[in-house]
Amino acid sequence: MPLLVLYNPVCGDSAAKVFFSDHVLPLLQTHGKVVDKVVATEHPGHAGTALVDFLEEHGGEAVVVLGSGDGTLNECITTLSSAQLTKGTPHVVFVLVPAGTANALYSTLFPLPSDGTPDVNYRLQSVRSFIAGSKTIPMTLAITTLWSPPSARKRPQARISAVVVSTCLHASILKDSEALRSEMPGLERFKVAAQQNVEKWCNSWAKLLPAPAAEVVQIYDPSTKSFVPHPESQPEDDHIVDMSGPFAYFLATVNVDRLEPAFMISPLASRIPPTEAVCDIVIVRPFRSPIVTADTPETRAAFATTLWKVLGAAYRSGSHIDLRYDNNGEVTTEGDGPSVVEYIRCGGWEWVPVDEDENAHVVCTDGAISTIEKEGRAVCSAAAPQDNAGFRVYV
Ligand SMILES: Nc1ncnc2c1ncn2[C@@H]1O[C@H](COP(=O)(O)OP(=O)(O)OP(=O)(O)O)[C@@H](O)[C@H]1O
Repeated sequence: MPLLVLYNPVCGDSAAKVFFSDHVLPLLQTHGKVVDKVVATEHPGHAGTALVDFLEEHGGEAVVVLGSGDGTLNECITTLSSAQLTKGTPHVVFVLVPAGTANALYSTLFPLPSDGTPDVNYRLQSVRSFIAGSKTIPMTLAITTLWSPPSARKRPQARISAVVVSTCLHASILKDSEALRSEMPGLERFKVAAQQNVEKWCNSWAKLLPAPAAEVVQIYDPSTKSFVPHPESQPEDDHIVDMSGPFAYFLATVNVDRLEPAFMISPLASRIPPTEAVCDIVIVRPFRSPIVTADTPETRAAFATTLWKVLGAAYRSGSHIDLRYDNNGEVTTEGDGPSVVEYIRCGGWEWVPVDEDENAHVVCTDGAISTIEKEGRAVCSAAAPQDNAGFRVYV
């Protein structure tokens, strides 16, 4: 297949250009891989158009050695998903070189041992897999449609994600962290933005829809450490589960079990790998705590401690999914109290924010922020590519 080398010179710590000229390009050359074109992106959006142009020139198929974070990968997928190629359905296989800040997909596919460092060898694993002609895996896409109120008579807007779709705290963090990027280029900007948003709750309704083969919405049961049918996923409601808020956390992932090398927010994506296109959703609803019975500034401030415990446990091998409340509302790993996190596996979901709650209208799709219109909603579904089409990755 034609070979495109594409990198974002400003992502992460802006080191992709040097890494490609020192390591990636020489390695490809040594192993006889002929590069048809090298593109360094010059502006946001350039990765997508460069890829479409390359596919047009080379018959719709390409191996793309991509040096970037998840944002540039998303640009490639988003642009290609809406492009009308003259030569039919595109077929793209990515070779990932982690060069961004978080590199969620790469660090899921190639987990860094806890005592490991992301050295040159660590970062060249997908390239080596390509050179060796090893395995490729298909990517699931999460397609989120943002609907205006019916009265607006507007077309819905689609957003595509290969990593994460979120609302609540995570979406607010991403929204605010962008403003901090220039003064804090590393991961610490996410922690600062988390501090700014941890006391915000979202008033919204959510609907969870089963995946086709599973037929029911699944929920993780910490007692058996397995998925079980959600108790409210019943035939009389087409197995759809309705959830009411307020929500402190609502984050869905596809393809990944973590958003940063150590932040394993959806660990079951790798521990219990799905057998069809699904979203893994991590939900925290404060009213599950036996001591939270009202939504007031005081209860929100007090609940921040619980949320920090959840996020802290996500940094410890994804152990947040086994946390429970004791009778006093303390977070514990013992007993059989209500789980702090509701960990859902399903085919899709709807998010219908309460009009007055501006914060509940913010949606993050792979780092890009969108706003749901008043009286609108977001609808997300996980989609698997057809055989031999869509996007694959060398692992
Ligand atoms: N030459 C450029 N100048 C400015 N921005 C660019 C350029 N090329 C690409 N971009 C933009 O850089 C943004 C950030 O890239 P990317 O998401 O790949 O890295 P990151 O944010 O550092 O990493 P991660 O997503 O893993 O946290 C992308 O949204 C892309 O549009």
